[in-house]
Amino acid sequence: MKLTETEITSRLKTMDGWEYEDNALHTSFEFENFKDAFSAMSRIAFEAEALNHHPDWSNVYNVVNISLSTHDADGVTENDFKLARAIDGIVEEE
Ligand SMILES: C[C@H](O)[C@H](O)[C@H]1CNC2=NC(N)=NC(=O)C2=N1
Repeated sequence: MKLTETEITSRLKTMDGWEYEDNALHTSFEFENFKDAFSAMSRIAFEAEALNHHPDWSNVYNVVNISLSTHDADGVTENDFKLARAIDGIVEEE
């Protein structure tokens, strides 16, 4: 179920580095180099498969840009927050 803007901004208060814009959650990570960026992306890919929820993302050398939304709901749902928290956990591990 699509979350309201109030629900989204309240959840984002506890999450550093994520922003809500254009019906999606956005963040960007900068790594030491391409290898570290791609390693994080591959871990995130496995987690996304497990959750059956997938990021819209791009990578340029050591930077990974991520946007999360639920296409079916045309907005942000609890599934996007689940994946966002999983991503934060993976990147903190790197
Ligand atoms: C059939 C399958 O459940 C859907 O296509 C899933 C797959 N991954 C998805 N990922 C995202 N981010 N949004 C979706 O709506 C979505 N739908």
